[in-house]
Amino acid sequence: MSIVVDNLTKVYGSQKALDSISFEASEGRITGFLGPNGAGKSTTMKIATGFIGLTSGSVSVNGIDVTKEPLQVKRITGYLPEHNPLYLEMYVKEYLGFIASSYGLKDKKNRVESMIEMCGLGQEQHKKIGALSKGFRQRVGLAQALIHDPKVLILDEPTSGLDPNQLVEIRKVIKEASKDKTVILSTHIMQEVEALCDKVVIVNKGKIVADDEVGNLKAMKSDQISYQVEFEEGIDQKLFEKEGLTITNLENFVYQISADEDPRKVIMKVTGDHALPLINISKVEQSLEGVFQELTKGA
Ligand SMILES: Nc1ncnc2c1ncn2[C@@H]1O[C@H](COP(=O)(O)OP(=O)(O)OP(=O)(O)O)[C@@H](O)[C@H]1O
Repeated sequence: MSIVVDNLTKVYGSQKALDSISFEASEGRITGFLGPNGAGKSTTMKIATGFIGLTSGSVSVNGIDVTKEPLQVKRITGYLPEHNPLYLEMYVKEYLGFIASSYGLKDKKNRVESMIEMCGLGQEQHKKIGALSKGFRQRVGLAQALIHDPKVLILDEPTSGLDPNQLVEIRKVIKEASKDKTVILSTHIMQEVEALCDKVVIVNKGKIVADDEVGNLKAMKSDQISYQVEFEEGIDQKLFEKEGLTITNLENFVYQISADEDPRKVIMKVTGDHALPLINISKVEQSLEGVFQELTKGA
């Protein structure tokens, strides 16, 4: 079972927010949904959860067409929207009980308790939601998304605005909760993709620009081969430029030297010819961040 987005287009007034995008997210895996601001991530997620309509194309969730049967889709989907809408005047436990009732859960008491346990809300369960920190509000948002044990989980920037400790904690909860589910998670944070996701779909200006395993994207070949080279003291960059290499001073006496072909031989020749005090040379691996920047250039 999975989420299938097929030729999805969404037009707001005169603006095309999504331009015929297609991708799949499969069960037991976390699909990262990445893109710069305004790329169309939230729009896709709102359509996939049946909260807004589409202009053309289709989205099916576990075989159910979201346009034809939005309520059915909502029943099997847990959704944490970007702006987590919570009732600030309600107490945590009371709110989760209310959500459990809205799904008509029979074992409501047990489900509320296990969500409190799973999302680390034990200490906060008797507080008003309005009194919680941002991190704990996100946990409440996750708990409400998970309470009916949905087969599908859609999380729109679940860790935005969290401090590094909260971020690590919430990621643990997401990882734990995602087993056996189909999960789509949107984020701007590359480390999040590396920490959580199996595959990644990158969207830019309403179009898909990449859809691949995280490892494959990281291994995407850059146009240039780069080495980080450290000297004992500052050097004359022109010595390398004269040989056709591109050189950038990264910090102190550390430089990045790049070329279309492996630049090591030339680096060693220039270093030897001019007796430059070389300390270290290491290959610069292409990072996911670099790939993202390359693919969303001009965004
Ligand atoms: N209700 C709306 N009416 C008009 N335009 C909208 C509406 N919602 C979104 N848009 C526009 O559609 C485009 C895609 O927006 P969307 O919120 O889906 O992007 P996003 O990738 O989630 O961005 P962010 O990372 O900033 O949350 C943007 O240009 C946005 O301004």
